[in-house]
Amino acid sequence: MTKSGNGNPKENAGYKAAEYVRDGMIVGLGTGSTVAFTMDRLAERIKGGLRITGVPTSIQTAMKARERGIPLASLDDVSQIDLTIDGADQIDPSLMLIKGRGAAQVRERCVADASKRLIIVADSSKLCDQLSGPVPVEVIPFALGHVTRKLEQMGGVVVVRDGVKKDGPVLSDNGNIILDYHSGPIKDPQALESEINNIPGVVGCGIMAEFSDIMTVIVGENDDCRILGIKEE
Ligand SMILES: O=C[C@H](O)[C@H](O)[C@H](O)COP(=O)(O)O
Repeated sequence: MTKSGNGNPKENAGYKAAEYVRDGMIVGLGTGSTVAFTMDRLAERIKGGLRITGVPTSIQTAMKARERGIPLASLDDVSQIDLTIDGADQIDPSLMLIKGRGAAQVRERCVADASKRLIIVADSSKLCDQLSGPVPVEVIPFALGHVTRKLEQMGGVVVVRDGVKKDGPVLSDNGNIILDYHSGPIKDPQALESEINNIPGVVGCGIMAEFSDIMTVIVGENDDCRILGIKEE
């Protein structure tokens, strides 16, 4: 356990992750409310002289980074990312994840895949014994009906995600539709990830089962953080 103690689990996790960032690093910037705290801390460190380049995983994150004065590059501009810090919606004991409540899972997977190391920041409500979904699935609009039928044939319930602040479906930053696939408890996350991602028309789902070998999870509690996975800084 590491003491920080401000009573906000997401803030504790987000701030702790910023300690892993070293001068000169290219840093993947994930999406969500927990990573926003990491960016707050990075912005403070940049004012103190830290030099980094951030690679954002969403338009929202790019906007937040610019507001905070974090220099940015696109994924096209970098050959490798030193460290990516991102959030998650569910984390199982093997460090398999479900991501994508913010509809950013496709870009998040690209950035994670280009990274030497991945730090996931979350509060303890995200820890679970078994992933259970819903699994966000990004689908090209042309294939909406086809993918929906395929997913239903797999036995789950498909819901087109509605916008909270707009009428109609949520569109991802890539202009695609987001489905939430309610599968129930997921016995084999890797198998389900492959099965969903192999449906023609699917751009990417939110199960991320293949990153545990480069991953550290920082779990924020009220007054401290727990570190799971790779420990060295
Ligand atoms: O698409 C969104 C991302 O996968 C987020 O990292 C994830 O939903 C966690 O977000 P938050 O930190 O706000 O709980």
